[in-house]
Amino acid sequence: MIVLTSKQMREVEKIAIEKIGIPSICLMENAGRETALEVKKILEEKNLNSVIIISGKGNNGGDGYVVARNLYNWGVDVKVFLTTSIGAISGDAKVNLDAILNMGIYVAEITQREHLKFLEKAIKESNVIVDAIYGIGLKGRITGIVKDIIEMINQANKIVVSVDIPSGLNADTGKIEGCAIKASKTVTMQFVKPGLLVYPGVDYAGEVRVAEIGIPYRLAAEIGKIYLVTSEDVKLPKRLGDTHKGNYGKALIIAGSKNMTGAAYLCAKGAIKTGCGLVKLAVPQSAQSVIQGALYEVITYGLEEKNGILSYNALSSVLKLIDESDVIAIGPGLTHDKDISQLVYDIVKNIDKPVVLDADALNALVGRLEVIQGKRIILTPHYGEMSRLTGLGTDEIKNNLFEVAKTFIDRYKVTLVLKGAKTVIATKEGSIYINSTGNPGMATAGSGDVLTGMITAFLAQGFSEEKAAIHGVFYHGKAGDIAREYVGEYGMTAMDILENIPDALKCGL
Ligand SMILES: NC(=O)C1=CN([C@@H]2O[C@H](COP(=O)(O)OP(=O)(O)OC[C@H]3O[C@@H](n4cnc5c(N)ncnc54)[C@H](OP(=O)(O)O)[C@@H]3O)[C@@H](O)[C@H]2O)[C@@H](O)CC1
Ligand SMILES: Nc1ncnc2c1ncn2[C@@H]1O[C@H](COP(=O)(O)OP(=O)(O)O)[C@@H](O)[C@H]1O
Ligand SMILES: [K+]
Repeated sequence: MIVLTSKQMREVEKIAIEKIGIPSICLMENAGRETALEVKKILEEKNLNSVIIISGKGNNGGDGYVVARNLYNWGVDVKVFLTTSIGAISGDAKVNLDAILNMGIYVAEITQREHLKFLEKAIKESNVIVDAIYGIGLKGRITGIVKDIIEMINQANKIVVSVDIPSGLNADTGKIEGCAIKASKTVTMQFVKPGLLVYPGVDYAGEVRVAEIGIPYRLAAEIGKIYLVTSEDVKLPKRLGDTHKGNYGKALIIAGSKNMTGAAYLCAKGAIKTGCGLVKLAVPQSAQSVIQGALYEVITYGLEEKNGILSYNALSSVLKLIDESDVIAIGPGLTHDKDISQLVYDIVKNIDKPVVLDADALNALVGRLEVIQGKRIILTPHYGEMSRLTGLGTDEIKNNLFEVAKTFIDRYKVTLVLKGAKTVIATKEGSIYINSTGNPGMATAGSGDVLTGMITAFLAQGFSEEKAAIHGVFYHGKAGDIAREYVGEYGMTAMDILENIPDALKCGL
């Protein structure tokens, strides 16, 4: 599903209005009416009848007047409050404000602190609040009386429907600009905005509904570079009858150390359960027997080691195994030391096959990342690993996911899976994909190792790096969502995610 930033939204609106000739007031009418219909649905479901609409100075406020007019016509008890003076409103918003004034709908200004008590009383008496204060036109942070209004609404514990975007939420980053409305539902216009899809925006938006307001889809397809990954985007091909394991790829996983054999297990098992034809697992010699005893479907190799950790001497064995494989994953549980660092660096330098780099393979390349440039590589860092790779703080990464991901791939021309509560995938071509599956139960040790195995399996089955990353992340989250139905979020382990991979994949057929 295409996602548009506020700037791109303005561009498509401009083309729709100026080039195509769709009157802007029609778009506002559609936006307001679609929101009014959502509010009506809530009122009918709960047998309620009283709504207040808080409108700001711009077109978001204009949508609010249309909501008021429609609800009033349907017999709802409606009151409108402006966060600005009536005289400050212009354009389409003014046309719609005049209409509700002419209809005799209650309109009051809340522009001074002493007005707040009227609003407080109205909020108490209302059932639903419509937030039409700011939409995609918000600039900077919210201060002054609007901040008081937003805090009053948030404390009221009412059903809140936000028009386009919760006021105060940055439509592009999902950051809170000073304060923001905590909506129960957001009716967003025509295209979903990125800020509604990542944290903390997700927590403020509530349920998101995309409303058709009459802007042609093709306009967005021409400029959009951000996508929400939904089940429609990750349909799996049916396996052909006349095939054998050789058709589904040979993956080599280089993982594990004496204290982290589990990481190697989870990764290899994740790959085999995602349909990889043959999985080979290279671990330090002393870890081989314990791994082999637990993984019947996987061929294991015990390589040169020092104290239970792969040593640099393993390089020639690894390169030979790589020659005999289609795709490679390196990293889970390797641990971090000088030998590992040089081993990983030399492997990556010599490789020309698709590779997934995770965990300690990422740590190994800190400070000399140039070696990945332009290779068929997928990196899967969480924010901590990304921080080590880029030198940025984890908060800086979390608050600017898209920008950080885009800057990284512009520089290194690889595929990036930036893991988090909302995982973001950035592709070589500069597109960003936001995942829609997964839950906090997956915040558990080993969960990322399973993901690496899954992405590797899709690569082995011939998916491009971009598609392998998108499918891997989506079905990993889906397996976690199915696991939640059985074990809940507290008790979920990486093994629970593994066990539900088959059911997750069945959803894609
Ligand atoms: N265009 C279209 O065709 C359609 C648009 N639609 C709707 O319009 C919305 C966009 O409307 P918009 O561009 O008027 O911006 P909006 O979000 O109402 O806010 C801007 C106003 O707020 C003010 N302001 C901003 N930041 C501030 C701050 N920190 N603190 C204080 N004030 C601040 C700013 O004032 P200024 O600083 O410019 O004086 C300006 O007046 C969009 O989200 C959708 O709902 C739909 O109807 C479909 C058709
Ligand atoms: N709150 C959450 N919601 C959804 N997914 C999550 C959440 N927390 C973690 N995850 C997912 O779990 C995985 C954790 O990976 P990682 O941190 O590498 O774990 P490990 O190194 O222990 O294997 C990632 O795929 C991440 O997206
Ligand atoms: K709003």
